[in-house]
Amino acid sequence: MSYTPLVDAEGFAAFPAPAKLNLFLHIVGRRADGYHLLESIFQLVDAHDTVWLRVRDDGQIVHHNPMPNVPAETDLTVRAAKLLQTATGVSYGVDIRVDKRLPMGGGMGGGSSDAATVLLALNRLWHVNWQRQALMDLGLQLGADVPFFIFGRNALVEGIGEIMTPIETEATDFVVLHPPVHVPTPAIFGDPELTRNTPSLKVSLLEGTADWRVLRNDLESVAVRKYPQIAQHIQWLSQYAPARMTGSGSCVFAAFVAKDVEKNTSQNQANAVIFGLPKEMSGFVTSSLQEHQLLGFASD
Ligand SMILES: C[C@@](CO)(OP(=O)(O)O)[C@H](O)COP(=O)(O)OP(=O)(O)OC[C@H]1O[C@@H](n2ccc(N)nc2=O)[C@H](O)[C@@H]1O
Ligand SMILES: Nc1ncnc2c1ncn2[C@@H]1O[C@H](COP(=O)(O)OP(=O)(O)O)[C@@H](O)[C@H]1O
Repeated sequence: MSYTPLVDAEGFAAFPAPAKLNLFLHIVGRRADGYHLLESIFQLVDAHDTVWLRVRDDGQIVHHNPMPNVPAETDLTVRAAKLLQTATGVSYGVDIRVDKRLPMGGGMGGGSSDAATVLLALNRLWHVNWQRQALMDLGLQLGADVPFFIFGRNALVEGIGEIMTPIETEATDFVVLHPPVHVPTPAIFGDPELTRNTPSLKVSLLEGTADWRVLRNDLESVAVRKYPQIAQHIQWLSQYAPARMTGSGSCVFAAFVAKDVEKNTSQNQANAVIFGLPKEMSGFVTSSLQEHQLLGFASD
């Protein structure tokens, strides 16, 4: 199914940038350059930023509403557009606006998804027509999570985020809580107590004999030790369903799988948890997506 953008009165077209959750995340090794090898199910969810784009003929790339703490030239949307412009030599430019809703630095991949959405949308709008793998290779230069969003399907992800196998996941409603702490990813990966040798479960996950719901996020034990607020949020959410961290944090989530109950009931369960949230905590409900809305913007 192809996505048709809404266009506003100023000629900006709207493109969704969905978030992801790491249903589990194991560290299975380390590369010679120090980067860690992951094994993780990346699940797309319907919580999203909206990236607004308007093609320019003069080659300029202009961000119209940069975030206070992220200068325009370092914003991943601008960097993505520049990277594609340089790699393809197109003479077009683009005006960019972002409606930011996803928690920043929350382990939900918001910045990476914004960048992937720019690459996918400009692949169309600039008539670049690159194949998906070429866009994924380019996206990896911007961050380890970018290729996943260009891949556009729920996936078992390996390497540092560049090796993907599509995987079926069940319709699920998630409660996500956002502890008010900023977790520096390098400090978590660099912690001496991080477990770096979890055995690979790839085969059993693909065969469907291992259930992600009983697995863990290896980064979580390090993060909760450094940031007690993450532990408090996990503890509160665990009253209702098993709760765990996504990515390198700080967001934590619990899953209500629709097949376990009626779909409406899983949504109602998730809503009931959010309505009971203590006032010092913030969070939201989001549902699993089958695929990225812009999947058709690159060919396979
Ligand atoms: C763990 C994940 C899962 O999605 O977390 P989130 O970013 O979503 O929280 C990502 O792979 C995170 O990738 P990314 O967000 O690109 O990490 P960066 O900020 O670039 O990495 C910061 C630092 O963390 C370490 N790092 C990062 C990724 C990795 N696979 N191994 C590492 O050792 C490196 O020291 C790197 O310099
Ligand atoms: N468009 C963008 N949206 C969010 N963050 C961005 C963006 N561009 C650059 N960044 C930077 O990337 C960092 C990580 O962003 P984000 O993707 O939201 O977190 P995570 O990788 O934990 O999921 C932010 O703290 C910010 O400094």
